[in-house]
Amino acid sequence: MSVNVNAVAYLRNRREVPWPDLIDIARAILKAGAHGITVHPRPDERHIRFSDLPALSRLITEEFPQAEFNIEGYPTRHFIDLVLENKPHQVTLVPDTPEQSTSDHGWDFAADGEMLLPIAQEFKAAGIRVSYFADADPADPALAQQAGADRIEFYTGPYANETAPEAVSRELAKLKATADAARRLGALRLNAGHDLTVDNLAALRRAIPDLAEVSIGHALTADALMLGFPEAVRRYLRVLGHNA
Ligand SMILES: CC(=O)[C@@H](O)[C@H](O)COP(=O)(O)O
Ligand SMILES: NCC(=O)COP(=O)(O)O
Repeated sequence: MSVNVNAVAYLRNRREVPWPDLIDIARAILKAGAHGITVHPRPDERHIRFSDLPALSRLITEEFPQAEFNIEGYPTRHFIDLVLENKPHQVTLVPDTPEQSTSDHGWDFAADGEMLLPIAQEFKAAGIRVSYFADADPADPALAQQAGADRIEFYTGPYANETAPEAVSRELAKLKATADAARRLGALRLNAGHDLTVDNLAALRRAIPDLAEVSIGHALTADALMLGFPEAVRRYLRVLGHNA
């Protein structure tokens, strides 16, 4: 599990003060057993600032060498250069426009695959794994792989935001069918994220037991306001079957 610390940066940025300290919180998250840290810097720096990236990268390299650093975002030239400078283990490319309030869809690989392929090649040449944000569509894994994907990250918002049992089952079935299509390709691995909570995570894990990674930010941060980050992290880890 990779914890997204965007919401912590959002709280910090309310004032011109350096707290909550992003690095102290990321350290507490990793000490509690999370497997990595995710950030999604947006062009207006409304939460993660570009200047946060070197310190996060250093924290992981120097204090948590087993942990993963994952940077998400739309691949403008500026974003690509930021990622190359900060050398995360994984980059997750997301088709968000600059003014979008949050991510709400995966790539249209048929339309964007040609544009994405050389970008993926540039990251891979630098030793950075490439994941693409993807909708639940069984046609997508093959197209993503042609566009250079090592992984896809399922956009789980449509699943997470349903409450009626039939609608939840329908969205899970779409994710499962897409995971089945990805598995048939062999090398492509599966991540998932967006609006995952301690309540909706278990059914997702049962539907796709071989998920390589989930990235969770908003709900885990909300839980941490009540519980503190270490206990919130451990709760999510336990749902994922880890001893925490
Ligand atoms: C790709 C994805 O689902 C997350 O990165 C999410 O978009 C976080 O971004 P915000 O924290 O800006 O909502
Ligand atoms: N990739 C998804 C992510 O990093 C966190 O999304 P959310 O839990 O903040 O919705």
